[in-house]
Amino acid sequence: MILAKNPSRQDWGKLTQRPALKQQNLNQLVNEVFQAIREEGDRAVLSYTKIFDKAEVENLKATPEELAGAGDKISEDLKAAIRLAGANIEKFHRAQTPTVVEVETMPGVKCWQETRPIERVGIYIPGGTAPLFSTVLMLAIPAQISGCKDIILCTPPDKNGQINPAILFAAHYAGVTQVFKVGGIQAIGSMTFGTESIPKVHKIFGPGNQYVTAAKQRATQLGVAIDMPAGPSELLVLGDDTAKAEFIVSDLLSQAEHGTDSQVICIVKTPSLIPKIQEELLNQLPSLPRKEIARKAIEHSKLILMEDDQDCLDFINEYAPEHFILCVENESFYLNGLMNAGSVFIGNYTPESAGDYASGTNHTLPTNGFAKSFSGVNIDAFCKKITFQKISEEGIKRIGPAIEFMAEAEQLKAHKLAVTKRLLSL
Ligand SMILES: NC(=O)c1ccc[n+]([C@@H]2O[C@H](COP(=O)([O-])OP(=O)(O)OC[C@H]3O[C@@H](n4cnc5c(N)ncnc54)[C@H](O)[C@@H]3O)[C@@H](O)[C@H]2O)c1
Ligand SMILES: N[C@H](CO)Cc1c[nH]c[nH+]1
Ligand SMILES: [Zn+2]
Repeated sequence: MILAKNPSRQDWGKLTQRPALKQQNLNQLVNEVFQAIREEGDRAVLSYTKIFDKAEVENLKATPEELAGAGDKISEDLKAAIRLAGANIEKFHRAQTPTVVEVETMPGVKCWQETRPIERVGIYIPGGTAPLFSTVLMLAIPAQISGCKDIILCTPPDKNGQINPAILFAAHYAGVTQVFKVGGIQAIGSMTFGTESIPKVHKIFGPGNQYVTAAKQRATQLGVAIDMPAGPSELLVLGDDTAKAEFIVSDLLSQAEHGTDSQVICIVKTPSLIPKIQEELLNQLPSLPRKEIARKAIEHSKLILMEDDQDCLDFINEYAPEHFILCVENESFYLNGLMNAGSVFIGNYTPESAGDYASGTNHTLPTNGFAKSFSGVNIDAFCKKITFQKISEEGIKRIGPAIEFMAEAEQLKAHKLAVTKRLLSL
């Protein structure tokens, strides 16, 4: 990890930078794949799947038998764990169900707002280096609760052209309507344009690597909404001498193992934690199956000594981490001042993995500083709000003159007349 001791504010820019592929090259590739899919549909999808996933896929769509039979291929313990996580995710998201807002803004002028589900949603499930079946729960359960009619799932096939059975089981369990064996840019392109096999959707959800994230951002320019840019995982931990180095390092590694472009930042408030963290990293990293990935991510990650509370808080808000672990005595100072973060984990016994899998909160979260302007996935993301108004005769008499004056002042005569005619009729 890159070590920085009480860095000056001028140096924060470098410390808050994320590792990223060159955006121009990424965008060029996305445009090329998108154009091929728009022109050639499934043929292009299958061809890019061969190039990027090294997989020959016969039928892009998983059959009902594949979905129903997936449960036989995974252990009962895993199925029970998925159901436990699913129940918690359902509880937390169902509690977010929006209520009808109804206000009589003045006598005879009734306004209200109702919620409707987005009818057809696409959910992307990462599967490049690890089959993230937990993401199926995070996206399909809130989609179901919101009442989305079609839930289309895309995930990369393995080298044999198959989808991991835990992803299929979770999809079946969470009520996904159709599953497709396609990943990366080609998955996002397919859901953006629609192909012979894969339906076009109204909104695309889900995390992914930098290719997926760049493709989602392009989709927004082509008329398809997205949840947010949810790219390579990141974590910021803040610890004082009440924090345990062993736990902190296990959390840092949990996000570092996602990908070489993951980034973790550890801010310590006391110098004595620095050697403990460094030692723990040496202890814990070598035994991880994904140590090579985690090591690369750790190389560009940062260990920062910052002793002043206000500096720490300002740095955290500037970085806007996807995940923030807070392990300090004066936790309320940070909780009250926190402005930008995807999801927060408080105290020594709240590992970040809890939110990744089973506490109930959503793990699809904004990265790369987008926590400054985006929320993580929640029920609202699957819904639209429609506003209604009904004005009585009494109401139009009261509100009408104000509308006439405003329309006149904007030099929009037809707007004014729409009111005047009604007032004259009364
Ligand atoms: N922010 C969040 O909420 C969140 C949640 C979970 C996971 N993640 C992140 O999702 C990512 C998952 O990444 P992944 O790679 O394992 O799976 P992925 O499914 O996102 O990407 C795999 C696909 O990328 C494409 N691809 C790979 N190399 C390519 C290349 N050179 N050119 C073109 N396309 C290429 C392939 O089509 C492949 O199917 C990780 O970065 C992880 O940190 C983020
Ligand atoms: N930490 C990821 C979000 O950045 C989510 C995840 C899924 N599985 C394990 N982790
Ligand atoms: Zn994770």
